[in-house]
Amino acid sequence: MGTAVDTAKEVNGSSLSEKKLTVVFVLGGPGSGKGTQCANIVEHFGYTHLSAGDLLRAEIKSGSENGTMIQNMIKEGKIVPSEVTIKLLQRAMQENANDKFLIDGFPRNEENRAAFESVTGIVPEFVLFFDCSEEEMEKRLLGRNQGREDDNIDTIRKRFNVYMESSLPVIQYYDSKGKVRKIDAVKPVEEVFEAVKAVFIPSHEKTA
Ligand SMILES: Nc1ncnc2c1ncn2[C@@H]1O[C@H](COP(=O)(O)OP(=O)(O)O)[C@@H](O)[C@H]1O
Ligand SMILES: Nc1ccn([C@@H]2O[C@H](COP(=O)(O)OP(=O)(O)O)[C@@H](O)[C@H]2O)c(=O)n1
Repeated sequence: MGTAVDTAKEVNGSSLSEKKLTVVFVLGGPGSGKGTQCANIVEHFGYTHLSAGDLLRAEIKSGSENGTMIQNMIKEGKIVPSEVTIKLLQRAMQENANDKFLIDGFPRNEENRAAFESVTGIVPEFVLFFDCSEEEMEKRLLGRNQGREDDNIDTIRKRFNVYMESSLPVIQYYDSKGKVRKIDAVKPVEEVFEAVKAVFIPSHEKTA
């Protein structure tokens, strides 16, 4: 029996490494508008959107053995161990014939980042970073109305702390590699998408 990493590599070896995948990480604080803009990017640029949070929430609903652990972590605003999240991302990429993926809300800490790179061998094309004030993010999360257990003020504060302490350093890491494309995300949805388009159009034309 191999280790979890070996297993993940075998899974990767079976199909993910056969095609050259383009992966863009979509990062930013909770409520910065990642999901909203990913829907626009899918429509205009033919990417498949994979939200780490959505995959984790689907795993809870499916009654998986990890469900209770994931649910507790989300309620506390904590980051689920990368082993769990990476498996869900790998499976979703394998099940989809597309070769261009937006991975939204991942990597959220150094552990997520390093494990994804070593397990899948995938390096992101670039990192789309939605830069938004905490005041605006809080307002949006409290008005989101999707019935999410973590969109309450107590959990929101915890998520902001985790974002500052664990997620921002990942963005800084990619920035030091020249990979970050920063977007002013405080503006209205349409204006934010204009800025997003300016990032995607050149790389889209290159691959077209
Ligand atoms: N640019 C924007 N201006 C105002 N509200 C927005 C904007 N972008 C998204 N929203 C709203 O804010 C909430 C959070 O957006 P969402 O895309 O779910 O964020 P994230 O995926 O980063 O958590 C949603 O209710 C969404 O409709
Ligand atoms: N890579 C990730 C992404 C999300 N999550 C969990 O899922 C929660 C919701 O993440 P999300 O990306 O759906 O939502 P936002 O916090 O960005 O609004 C996070 O607060 C974490 O508890 C995680 O553990 N690991």
